[in-house]
Amino acid sequence: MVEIRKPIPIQVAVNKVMNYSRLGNLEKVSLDDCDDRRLAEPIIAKHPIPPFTKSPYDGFALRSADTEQASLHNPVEFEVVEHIGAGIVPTKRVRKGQATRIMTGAQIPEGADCVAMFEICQSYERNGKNYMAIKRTMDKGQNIINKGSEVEMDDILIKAGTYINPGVKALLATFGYSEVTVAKKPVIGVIATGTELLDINEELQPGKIRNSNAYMIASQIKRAGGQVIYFGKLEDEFASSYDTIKNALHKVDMLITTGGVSVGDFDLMPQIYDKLGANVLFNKVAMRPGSVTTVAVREEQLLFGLSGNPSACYVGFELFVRPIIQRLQYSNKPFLKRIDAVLLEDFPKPNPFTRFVRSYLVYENGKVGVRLAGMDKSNVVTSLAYSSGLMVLPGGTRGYKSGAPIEVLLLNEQEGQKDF
Ligand SMILES: Nc1nc2c(c(=O)[nH]1)N[C@H]1C(S)=C(S)[C@@H](COP(=O)(O)OP(=O)(O)OC[C@H]3O[C@@H](n4cnc5c(N)ncnc54)[C@H](O)[C@@H]3O)O[C@H]1N2
Ligand code: MOO
Ligand SMILES: [Mg+2]
Repeated sequence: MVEIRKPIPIQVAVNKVMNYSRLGNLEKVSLDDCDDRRLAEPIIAKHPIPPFTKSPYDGFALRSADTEQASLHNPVEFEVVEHIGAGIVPTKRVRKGQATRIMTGAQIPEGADCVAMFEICQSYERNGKNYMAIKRTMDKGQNIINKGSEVEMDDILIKAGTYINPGVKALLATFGYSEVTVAKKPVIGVIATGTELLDINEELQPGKIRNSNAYMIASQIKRAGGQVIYFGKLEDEFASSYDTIKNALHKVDMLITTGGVSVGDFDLMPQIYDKLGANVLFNKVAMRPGSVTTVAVREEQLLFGLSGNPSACYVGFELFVRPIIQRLQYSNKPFLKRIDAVLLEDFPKPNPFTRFVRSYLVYENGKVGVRLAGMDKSNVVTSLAYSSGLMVLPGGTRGYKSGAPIEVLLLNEQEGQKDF
């Protein structure tokens, strides 16, 4: 008699895996090389921004009080006492009736409390001296960017765990971080199992298919922030599979296998876990696809036994492996971001188990819509290429009509969420 496995609820399965999550070891990488990583330490302002009071325009810095009498018919004249560009520190105090010719980004000279743009000033020379005249009044503080007006020293600007995007990088550079503290990328082993598998450079043969899962998983690992060691593909043969898997475990932080986790005569993973002495956390989850997803632990090391079916393999990774990798990188929001969307076509299948349907998002008329990315079958590979989300269709429902509100997990979003 074949073993009858009792499926556990998804949330329970997720929690069982997350019990083994931990924060990664730290390393420093150069600012140049920190793209796509996550901060392992917060960015704290090492100085105010801007660090000095400066001009937002090209113009003249002067005392606003001196413009009090200025009007269309009464231009007020100023003697121009200094000329400074950005990067030049003014040396002269601006006194009554004086102005400094100043460029965008230059430090405001002492005495001045506003900047008049070139466009409202008239510049001229008389007897070898520079003057300017203005025909309108200026307010105190007008066109001045005050020191610290953007950020005060010691402000916590970005939290640990934040994905380093170009804007975060700009901030790191602003504060002079030539090196950035990030979590070491977890080293994740990938092994494909199946006698039917061909290498990608092999011609098709009867009864065989090319191994696509290993490449898909490697890509998912990289997208999530991990580093891949690919140990190749294994024939469904116990002794050699056991040896390869056991040896691989010494070289990785965690190991992903694909295939061989169900109840088939050549599904060897259950026996391999057994012989390894690994504790199987679960081997059946109340979900589709990916119900056979198996997770085992051996000496604190996680072994993910993903399904051989491509769509099930993909979903198993995103639900169970990705959050572990995100957490290692200090993310406080390790789970896929879940949003509300409107279903844009009928989905007539009933759902005994919660279903994660490969989908793509459509942004129309101010609403987020969602459509099926292709055939909704566990063994399908084509729909994955179009998937930007996974619709979550709860178990116990009898299909959905176009227009129904639906939750969707976002696959390409860097900011996740706290809970699954
Ligand atoms: N009697 C039962 N049969 C099956 C059950 C069940 O509960 N009772 N579960 C089904 C479900 S659901 C799934 S999902 C699959 C899971 O199968 P395995 O994880 O054991 O995977 P395999 O048997 O090795 O392969 C399944 C399928 O996937 C193809 N495959 C495998 N590896 C790759 C790869 N690297 N790249 C591309 N495709 C791959 C393989 O050729 C098979 O077609 O079991 C059901 N059966
Ligand atoms: O695990 Mo299977 O993918 O449920 O279809
Ligand atoms: Mg099988």
